[in-house]
Amino acid sequence: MLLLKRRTPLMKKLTPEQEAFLEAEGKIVLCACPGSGKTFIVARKLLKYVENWEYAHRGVAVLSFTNVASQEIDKQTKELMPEGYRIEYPHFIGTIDSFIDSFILLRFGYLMQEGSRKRPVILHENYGEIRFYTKNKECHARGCISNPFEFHWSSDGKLLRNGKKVDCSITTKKPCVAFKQAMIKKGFVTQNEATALSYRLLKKYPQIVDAIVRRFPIVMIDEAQDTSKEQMEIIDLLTDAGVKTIILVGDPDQSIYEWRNATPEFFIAKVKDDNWKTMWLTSNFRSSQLICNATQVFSHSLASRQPSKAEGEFALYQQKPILLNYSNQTDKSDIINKFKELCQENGIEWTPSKVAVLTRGKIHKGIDIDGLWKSPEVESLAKASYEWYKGSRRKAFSLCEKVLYSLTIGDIGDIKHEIRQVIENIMPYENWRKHVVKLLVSLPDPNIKLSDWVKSMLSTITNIIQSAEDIYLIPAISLQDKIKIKLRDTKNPGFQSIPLRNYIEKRDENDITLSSVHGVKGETYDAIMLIIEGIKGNTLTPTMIDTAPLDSELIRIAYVAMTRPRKLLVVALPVMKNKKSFKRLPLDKWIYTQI
Ligand SMILES: Nc1ncnc2c1ncn2[C@@H]1O[C@H](COP(=O)(O)OP(=O)(O)OP(=O)(O)O)[C@@H](O)[C@H]1O
Repeated sequence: MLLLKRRTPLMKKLTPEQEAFLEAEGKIVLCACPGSGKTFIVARKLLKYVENWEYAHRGVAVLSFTNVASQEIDKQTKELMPEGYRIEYPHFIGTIDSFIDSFILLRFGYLMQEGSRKRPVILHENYGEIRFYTKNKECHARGCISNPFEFHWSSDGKLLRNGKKVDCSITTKKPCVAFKQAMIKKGFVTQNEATALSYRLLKKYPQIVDAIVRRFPIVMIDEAQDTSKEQMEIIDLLTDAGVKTIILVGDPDQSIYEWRNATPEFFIAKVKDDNWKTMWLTSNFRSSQLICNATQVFSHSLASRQPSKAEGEFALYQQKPILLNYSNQTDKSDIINKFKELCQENGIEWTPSKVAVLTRGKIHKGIDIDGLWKSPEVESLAKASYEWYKGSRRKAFSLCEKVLYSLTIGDIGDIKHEIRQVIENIMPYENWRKHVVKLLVSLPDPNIKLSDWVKSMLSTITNIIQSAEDIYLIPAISLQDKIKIKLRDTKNPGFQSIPLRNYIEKRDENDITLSSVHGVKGETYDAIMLIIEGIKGNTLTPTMIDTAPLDSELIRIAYVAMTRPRKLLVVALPVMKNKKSFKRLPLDKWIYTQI
């Protein structure tokens, strides 16, 4: 018997709901409110299985939607175990995409190709490896040939472009269909169709489903509110094939990734399905009871239930949430200064880890330029500049490496996995590395205006490639065409004068955290201010806050923001002539104030 008992002092006392979940087996949906410790309880359940595990080659799979989320599960399980232990084979902790890629597509994808037993290559980004040649005018006019990465197969075998039917007037033998069929025959698949193709493999070869169910009799899926249709179809196949226990853990009120095809409807369907057992976690270990009481009205799933019960360190904290009305002359910095005062009154430190100011969209304005980057290379270099000066130097290195590769080597292939291998066939990796580092250290400063950055980038990369003796620009490539951005934008004529940094930065942590709501999903702060910026449009506005349906994504975005703080929640709203009070922000739960 392993582990847990040796660490008893670190153990938290479980709530009865958490205890019940630890014992539950079968088809389970766990609806967990914000701050209820979803990751913690998934980690606990995993350890409970591992402690008593008897099979050498069968395991538990714990899947999440993002790398960050699965790393968090890994981290929390490690914390519960004695030093040096970690969860390894036969178990699997990873993203749902990597699970599908590793156990279905990469292993059995050769069955889609005619007569070949080659493992498919999954392309993650298009650096020009996929080229779609066609003489058809309509394909050019519709921009299809310049965006071949947008085409993907659906689970019912249709070809889609960005999730929608390809509805051009070429009726027979669509060139895009022929092109994608040829890609499959050659074994090239893009990540956005990997799930659909895997589903089709499972449908055609039920033996694969049986093998997976045997290999992983227990499957737990965290953040399951973000499951796409195709992912749920795969989960259903595993369930029907008799997986012993399958657990979906999520909060349908926190599904905010519709643009990535994630909608909570598939999770909610399971909550309503009598064949599944629904369980709840309703204790909130993050926020005060006053915050839980005020935010319950924004939760669709808690609508007919009690507010979640605050049980954490700040459960009894006595600051009511604040509605801060600001007039349209008020500068954003004044709103933030007012928030600073409120934080001071509450003794909250004004630091990036304690305080966050959130907006619905990007943190910088005027940067929504359609088709800004004319090539993936220039976009990657822009990101690399930002990462090099402000973020992760490792990310910057990897971005520069991909760009240099695509400009000087550029073979079709899965860059992400094979880059080093290909380079070593051409030159010692050390020599290659020197070129990448030279590019890195000469990246232009992201604080300069966009047009200057592009000019400087073009001359930098031209110099680097020209002065190198062992790498050459691929003859068909023109650097002027690659290091290029849009020239005009009627809606934002001055867009080229905005600093490059503003186009890349999703989050600023200079003083406090400034971020979009998406950027703080899963995080906790002492104080949060959500700024509602407009009064019109299909975005978060004072009217929307009060009237948008609870199951709309806008309300879910507001809910995610409002459930981040431990102690102080402020919602800043622009003053509206005809709207003085809000039914979802009632006076008994909110303090109204103005600047
Ligand atoms: N029984 C318990 N006793 C004390 N603390 C607990 C208990 N269960 C969970 N926690 C703690 O509560 C906190 C919950 O925060 P966490 O961010 O993990 O919640 P979450 O469910 O992922 O929230 P959200 O979905 O809102 O991001 C964690 O620090 C976790 O360790």
